Amino acid sequence: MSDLVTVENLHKSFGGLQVLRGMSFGVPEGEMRVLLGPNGCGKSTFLKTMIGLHRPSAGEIRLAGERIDGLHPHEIARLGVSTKLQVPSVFRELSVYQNIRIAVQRETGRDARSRNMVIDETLDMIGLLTQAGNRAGNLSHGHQQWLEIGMAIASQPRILLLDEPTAGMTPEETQQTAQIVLRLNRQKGMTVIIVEHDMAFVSALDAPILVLNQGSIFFEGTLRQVRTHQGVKEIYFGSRA
Ligand SMILES: Nc1ncnc2c1ncn2[C@@H]1O[C@H](COP(=O)(O)OP(=O)(O)OP(=O)(O)O)[C@@H](O)[C@H]1O
Repeated sequence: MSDLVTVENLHKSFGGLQVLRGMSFGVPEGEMRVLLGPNGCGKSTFLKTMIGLHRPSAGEIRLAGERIDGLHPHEIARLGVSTKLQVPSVFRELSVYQNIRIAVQRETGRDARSRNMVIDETLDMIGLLTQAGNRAGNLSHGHQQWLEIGMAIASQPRILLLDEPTAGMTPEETQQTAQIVLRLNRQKGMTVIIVEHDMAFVSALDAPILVLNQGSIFFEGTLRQVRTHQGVKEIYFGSRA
């Protein structure tokens, strides 16, 4: 199967700081990848480059064969790339339902009936159906993160990018988040790329892992392979122990 996402020899520098230096990988449609790497190695920079917030210094990003690098964020979003970054984005004064409705309304061309179906399906997907009438600002931190995932998937994207979605969550919320992401990937067939540090979460996702180091993909494999790979251990722990 051909890749939905192809990243080829991607470079991104900020002034003299070279962050991405020849990053290349592909993700087939309907699959999930977890992007791991030490702090500051460029994981968020990659996600922001993919959604058009940064312009690559060199290289290509293709979606279903078409180049998207250099497009504006709204153009990339319209092609079906959706994201939840680390910055909070819920409307705290509005209800959970209203937040999702706003995200669905960004899409044009849906009649009211089909919009309502998408809202209900989205609330169900993120486990917040029973909290639809609650004010978003009153939700727990974890539930606000789920609402943000809901807002990201309300446009029914082809690919979902998540930047550390479980940051600040309890272990139980973290496991429930894994179930949400697995439902999106396995039931809805959504392609997913996740940046994450929490190993319990990564383990629950059971997806192939890409290890980013010094600006390029250093290793690709299962979590088990990553955990036992001497080179990866050295990246994280800086020793041969
Ligand atoms: N807009 C920017 N301008 C200048 N430097 C930046 C900018 N964004 C990121 N950087 C730098 O690029 C490097 C990579 O940052 P990035 O946030 O992508 O790392 P990361 O792998 O996501 O880190 P973490 O795991 O800590 O979130 C860091 O040195 C950071 O300071």
